[in-house]
Amino acid sequence: MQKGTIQVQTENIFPIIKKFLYSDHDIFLRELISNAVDASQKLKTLSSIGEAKGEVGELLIEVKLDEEAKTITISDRGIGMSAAEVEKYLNQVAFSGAEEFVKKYKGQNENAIIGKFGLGFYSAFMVSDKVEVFTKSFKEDTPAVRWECDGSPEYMLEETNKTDRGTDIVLYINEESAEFLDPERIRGILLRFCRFLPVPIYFRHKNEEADAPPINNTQPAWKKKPSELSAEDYQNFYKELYQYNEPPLFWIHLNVDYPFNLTGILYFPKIKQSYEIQKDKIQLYSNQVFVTDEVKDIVPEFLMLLHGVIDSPDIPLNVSRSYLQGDPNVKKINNHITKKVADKLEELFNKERKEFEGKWDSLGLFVKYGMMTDDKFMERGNKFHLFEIAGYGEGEKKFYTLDELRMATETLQKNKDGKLVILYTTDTVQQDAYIRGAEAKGYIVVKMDTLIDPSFVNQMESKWSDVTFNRVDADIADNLIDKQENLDSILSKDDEAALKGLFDIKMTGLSMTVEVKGLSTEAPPVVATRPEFMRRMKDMASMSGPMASFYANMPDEVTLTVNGNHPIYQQLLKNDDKAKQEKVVHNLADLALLSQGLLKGSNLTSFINRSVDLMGAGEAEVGSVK
Ligand SMILES: Nc1ncnc2c1ncn2[C@@H]1O[C@H](COP(=O)(O)OP(=O)(O)OP(=O)(O)O)[C@@H](O)[C@H]1O
Repeated sequence: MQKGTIQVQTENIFPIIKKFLYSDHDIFLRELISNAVDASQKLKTLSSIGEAKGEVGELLIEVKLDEEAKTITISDRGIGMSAAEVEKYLNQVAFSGAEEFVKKYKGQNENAIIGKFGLGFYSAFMVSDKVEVFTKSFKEDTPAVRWECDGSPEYMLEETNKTDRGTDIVLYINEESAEFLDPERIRGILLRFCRFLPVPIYFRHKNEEADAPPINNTQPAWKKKPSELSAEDYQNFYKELYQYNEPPLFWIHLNVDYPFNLTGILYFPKIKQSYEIQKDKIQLYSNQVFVTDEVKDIVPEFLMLLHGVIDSPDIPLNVSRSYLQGDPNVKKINNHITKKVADKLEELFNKERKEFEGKWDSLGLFVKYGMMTDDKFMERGNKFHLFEIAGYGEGEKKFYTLDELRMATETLQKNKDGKLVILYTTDTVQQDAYIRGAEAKGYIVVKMDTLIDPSFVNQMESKWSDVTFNRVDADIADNLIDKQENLDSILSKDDEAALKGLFDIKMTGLSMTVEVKGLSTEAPPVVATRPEFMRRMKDMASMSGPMASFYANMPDEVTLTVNGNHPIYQQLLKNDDKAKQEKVVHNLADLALLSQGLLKGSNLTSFINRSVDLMGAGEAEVGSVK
């Protein structure tokens, strides 16, 4: 047997790092500025514990763009490096001085250090033909050095005459990366990645004012304590993030230090149009460095609709999707955020219910989506999810939680299996007659009229084991709650059969079933209903899915319930004029279909003609009558 160590040739690995380390070339600036921030923070730490003597002075970072020389220079006034340190940190790829520092100074604000891998510096070679480093250590009597490398494993190191403490990194931008010599491009990258870094960053360019302010806000709201911030501060920060005029509904300030580090502010936006919601996203930061706004794996999916900032040094800077999915911290962060959001919603609901209800139009979407996609959240959401009751005007709205609805409907809305039947309307105008019919029986009808509701109804039916949903027009009011009571009509068996025969009507695009029942004399003579199951299938077909076209092409199923107790039939059945009987019955059926919005095209034309005919019967022939 033979054992050995695989030899890695640096000549081979270097180009690979250059090419594949980061797919997004913009990040070279983020990496180098992060190093400059680290160098500044380290100096602060060392000075605070007396290891760095002398004045710290103003710690600032400058990014200079020189289009003529085709260079970008990043300068800091941080700890700098000695020749030995340059050897150690820059010449040994993947030897991270940041990590070493954190280990050595554990407990001394080590979370402020961004670097972790010892690779970031090399991203400079993605955009440069040559990189020069001029650096002078904070340690007295340590000569300044100049390091130069053209991206091959060979480098040059010599003493130089830099007098002030800190590091200048000069990038000689290569031809393929000429885009980075455009000041607007650089400004854009700085604003994207460095807007909230803790050390002031100045962009220097010949067109810039010499006294232009730094491009960053070094003390973003999420880094402050909630007790230091007023509502206005939170709202102003929201504007700073997204340039909105519309204030958010409310916000949650996140602040965790165990078992992982996480700070941030999540805002609940006001949602006007559901298609608008993905426009602005939650931004992910690591120690105030922008990482990404693709937070899919860190934030629970339903909370992607929120806005704001999450900052965690436990999320590595060079995140890749596959990395994140496997990261145990990410899962914990995810659970924590879900819990915090649920806590906040529950608190608002308990303490300020009226206000909570006032915001339900926007909040409902988050809550419902959350309950559908996250079982833990559903358990919490059950307490504050609200049903809006139909039948109230615009000004006065009424809301019930599931428990309240259960109590209010306890006696009337239980079916034969003891399940709560939630009656809902998707369109209070179109289904008005049915809502009134249900209300007349003492039932409560809830509104389910948003985009997400059809799926919510389906999902909750399987999650809430003792609840079923019935759309208010799914059956006649008497049958909406299936109590298995038999309703007999006062008609004789013969009359019932005759009536059923008259209602045996064929109509295009509709598949009709007729039944005769004995409803109250006030109920309409015919009620058209659409069985819940088939209607849901058709509704879903209008969205998508493999069975979509199958269901979409099915005729609309309608049940016509003929109220045998309605006085009109006793009159009608006595009439000998068979043709007139048929026309009246057809019209009654059409009226019922009309109230369901199912009378269309040629069916509607026939109805109009027949109505005119019936009105003028015996006097004049109008139009063609079927
Ligand atoms: N501007 C600077 N001033 C002082 N030291 C620096 C500077 N830039 C880099 N260094 C040193 O070089 C080391 C390597 O930097 P590099 O960016 O490659 O890795 P890192 O910052 O440690 O980790 P990451 O890969 O996560 O960025 C740093 O840890 C630091 O010790």
